[in-house]
Amino acid sequence: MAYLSVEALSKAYRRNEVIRDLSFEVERGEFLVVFGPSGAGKTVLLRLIAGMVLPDRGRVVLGGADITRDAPDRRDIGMAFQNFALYPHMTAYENIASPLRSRGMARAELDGRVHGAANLLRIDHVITHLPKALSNGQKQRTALARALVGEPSMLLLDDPLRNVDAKVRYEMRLELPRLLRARDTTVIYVTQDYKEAMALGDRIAVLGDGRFTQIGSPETIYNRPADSRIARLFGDPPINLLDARRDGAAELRVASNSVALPVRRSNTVASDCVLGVRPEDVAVSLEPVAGAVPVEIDAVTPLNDRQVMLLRADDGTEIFASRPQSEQIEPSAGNAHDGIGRGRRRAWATLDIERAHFFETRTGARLAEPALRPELAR
Ligand SMILES: Nc1ncnc2c1ncn2[C@@H]1O[C@H](COP(=O)(O)OP(=O)(O)OP(=O)(O)O)[C@@H](O)[C@H]1O
Repeated sequence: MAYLSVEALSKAYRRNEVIRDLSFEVERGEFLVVFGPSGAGKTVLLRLIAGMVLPDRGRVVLGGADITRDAPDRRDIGMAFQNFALYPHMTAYENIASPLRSRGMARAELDGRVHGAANLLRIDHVITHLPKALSNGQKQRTALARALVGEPSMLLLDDPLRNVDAKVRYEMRLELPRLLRARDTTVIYVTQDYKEAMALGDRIAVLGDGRFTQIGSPETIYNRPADSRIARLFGDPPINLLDARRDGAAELRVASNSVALPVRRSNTVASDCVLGVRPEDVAVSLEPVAGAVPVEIDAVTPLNDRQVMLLRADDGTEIFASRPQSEQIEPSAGNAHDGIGRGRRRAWATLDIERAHFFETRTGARLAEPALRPELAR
């Protein structure tokens, strides 16, 4: 049986239906990431589960018990927020101890628990400091220690790494799963950062319009996004979404060019569709290639170990490509005779249609497709 069951939960503020008839389950020890853009209702969802906000309809069941109407401090749930929410007049020690004090815990046990949590999060040396004397990373660790100190069976983390610098964020991305798995804690973790969602989640739930538009493993969400909106949220640079039209038996018309439609996809596309091609699935050549889209290289920028290129087809369609640095395509070695703008370069973009995603033009929903050949799945 699932550890947490959320059943047909709804919450509106005036006419704004923030959470709509939402149902899902989380297994004990699972790390579920709730991912969605700003204003999607992620914080409201956590507050509903924590009991800080009461739903209009629906139930929250934890460990088999209906806790929908229980006060927050009667739920076996810890919570940490993106803005840390530390008490400014209390030291880090007192902040961490605060959930235990309200339980009336004996002093020696409380002291042991606070030091244990501080030790785990490597903030023992600043435990006597007030929040104003802590760095953002230390504040965030203090807030996490406070959420963990009561050893709750369920932890709700509301974008806890949003306000810390990149170094702390990377450290915590690596540390958090280890820290939490060791305790078999069930976690719901909110973020707007798709890389964080992919790095941390056993499953990712994508929140949009008050519902989960998709819930699945990071691999499923990336490789089989349920719609074009989700496809666009996962990836940097974002997936190319190109208007396409069936052109005869075996071709697609994309960016005013014909590209071959693989046989196994020929039943997928009846007339028009949106073709989703990840930038890493766009090959770029400086020599003409059959079936490729002629483009100009508008801009090139390095991104980690890759080169990101903004390409522009002759009809104005923009296409992102992301290639290994080793391919070393120089952006501005333009030939005088290639007839295009100064500093630009003519190139040919080959879209890997075997790996492409097909979406319905009107709704953006993923079009049914045959299973990927194993060697193409990743
Ligand atoms: N107490 C409230 N009164 C009225 N509206 C509210 C209240 N709390 C939240 N909302 C509304 O609910 C919607 C969702 O807010 P929420 O804070 O859950 O978004 P979020 O997904 O957590 O965004 P972010 O990632 O920016 O924190 C917003 O439109 C917000 O204005």
